[in-house]
Formats: sequence, C-alpha cells, structure tokens
Amino acid sequence: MTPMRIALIAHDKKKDAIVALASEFAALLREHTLMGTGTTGGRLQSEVGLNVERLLSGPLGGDLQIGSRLAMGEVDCVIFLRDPMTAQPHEPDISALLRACDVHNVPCATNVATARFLLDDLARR
Ligand SMILES: O=C(CO)COP(=O)(O)O
Repeated sequence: MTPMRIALIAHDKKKDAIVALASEFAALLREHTLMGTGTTGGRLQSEVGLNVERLLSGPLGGDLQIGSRLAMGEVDCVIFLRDPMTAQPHEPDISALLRACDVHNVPCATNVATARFLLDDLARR
C-alpha cells in the first residue's frame, strides 16, 4: 500500500484524546507519513514514539502550513480533534484549513468517532 500523508492536530483539551487514539492505532500510523502541528506533534513523538514531522504550533501558523501543503496536493488525510467549547485566537486559520479540506475533497476527521472510521478504513486497505 502506498503510504498516506496524514496530518494530526489537536487543540489543548483534545491532546490526551489524540495521544490515546494514536497509541491505539500506532502500528497502522507507523506505515504512513505523519505531520502535525508543533505541540501535538511533539506529544505524539515523545508519548507514542511516532515519527512526526513537526510544523509550527497552531496559533503560530501550523494550521496554515498544513492547509498550504494540502492545497498543493501534499496531504491525503487530516485528523483534527477540535475543541468546540473553547474560543481559539487563531480561529481564522482553523477555518481556512477546514475549508481547504472541503475545497480539495480531503478527508478530515474533527472528532474521535470520525477519526476511528477513517483509521479503521485505512487499516483495511
Ligand atoms: O492549535 C492547534 C490547532 O488549531 C494545535 O496546535 P498545537 O499542536 O501546536 O497545540
């Protein structure tokens, strides 16, 4: 199977959830090319042992970097565990990334339930 380029992102209150999810699917994720926003990527590296290319932290432009790559056809799938209960200073960047996913028809899971569907599907390929 050709490795997929997967972006992994989580807001602060969802970071434990993305670490737990990535731990559960670690064997699968290791077969793919991973990138993430700064803090999320750091936790996935240190706590799950995944090889993740770390971009800037979200509030400093990390979402935009991923959106830019995605627009260039360099991202195949996004797992972005958003915190719907906390206002984010970089909300426009978040909206831009989600819009880019829709513009380019790239699968984007914004909660754990959808992420599981996506990763389960990937595991069957
Ligand atoms: O803010 C984020 C996504 O909008 C995530 O950024 P960090 O992974 O650097 O916390």
